Amino acid sequence: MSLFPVQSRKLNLPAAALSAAQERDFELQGYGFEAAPEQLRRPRIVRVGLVQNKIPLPTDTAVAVQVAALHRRIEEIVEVAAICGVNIVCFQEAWTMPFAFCTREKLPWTEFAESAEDGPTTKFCQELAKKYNMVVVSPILERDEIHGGTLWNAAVVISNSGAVLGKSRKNHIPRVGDFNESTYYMEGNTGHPVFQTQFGTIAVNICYGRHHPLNWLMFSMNGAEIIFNPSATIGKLSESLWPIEARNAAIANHCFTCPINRVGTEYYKNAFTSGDGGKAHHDLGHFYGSSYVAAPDGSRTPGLSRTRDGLLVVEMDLNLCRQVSDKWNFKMTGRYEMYADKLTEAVQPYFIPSIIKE
Ligand SMILES: NC(=O)NCCC(=O)O
Repeated sequence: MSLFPVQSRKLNLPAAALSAAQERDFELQGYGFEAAPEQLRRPRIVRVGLVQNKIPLPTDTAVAVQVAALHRRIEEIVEVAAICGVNIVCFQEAWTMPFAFCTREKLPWTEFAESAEDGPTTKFCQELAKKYNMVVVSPILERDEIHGGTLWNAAVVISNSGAVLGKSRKNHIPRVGDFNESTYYMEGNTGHPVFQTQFGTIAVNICYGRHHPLNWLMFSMNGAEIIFNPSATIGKLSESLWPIEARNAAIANHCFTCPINRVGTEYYKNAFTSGDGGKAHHDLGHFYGSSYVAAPDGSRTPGLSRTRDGLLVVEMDLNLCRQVSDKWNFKMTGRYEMYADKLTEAVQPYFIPSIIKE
């Protein structure tokens, strides 16, 4: 049986958008998911845009120059998203910088950190949001000056009015391979915020949270209809998991999920080791793109390219979330009170596992 049993339909995107994407050298794909007509609710159609991209400049270019080049690249992609009628756009994890946490060096990488509330990247995104009447989800390395200049991996959510709605910090920090992120920031303390936008309720489950079903669940418990998953991950580590985890989360939580991964290989002047006895090396590996959207009925779009910058435009009728929920009703059969009680016991230091022995 095909892995794409209920395929999304192909969207007809404007010719101007297709030619601009070609000129600007990025892939542009469009797909749509439908829901059944209802008597009491009108369809709730929303278009999301997922952006995946390489870093345009070498990692040893001056910090401000790298950030400016990324702003320019995103600006030209978002302009095309606007032509395609995108209502909510989401960028990849830590989109204003190379994914340099593999190096374990502090400078210059910590210099990429910015205020979520009024840093230059947030201001840039506010302009985009107002200009295109678009909600912008902007995952950055955050510096929180109010709390001692601490660093966080956070996604800033900006309303289509241009107002900063809030931020969602990464809850699960990887300790795997060269993903040495715990050297830079701690587990997020913002919980599972869901943002009510004009186009639907959205949440952001940043990268490694993808492997944690309870993280998806809690965003869903708070009412998320669309959960973005901005990521940075490499082929040899996670490509076998990529098509499954976010898709399964869409099914399990009766919502749409939108995993996004960067593309390309990023090189660093100073070699670093992986602490596994292997040779020192200069790159983390190949970021394989393959961004896609999964729907609550288990269908999904094809993925974007493994190597090229891209914009995935996906139209969805959010009524599908409740329709699938009414059919499968996992929120009714979930037995959450049983798990809540047992988990509360299981996390205690002197927990005794319930094993029946002869
Ligand atoms: N950025 C990040 O959390 N990457 C970890 C690797 C993965 O989750 O596949």
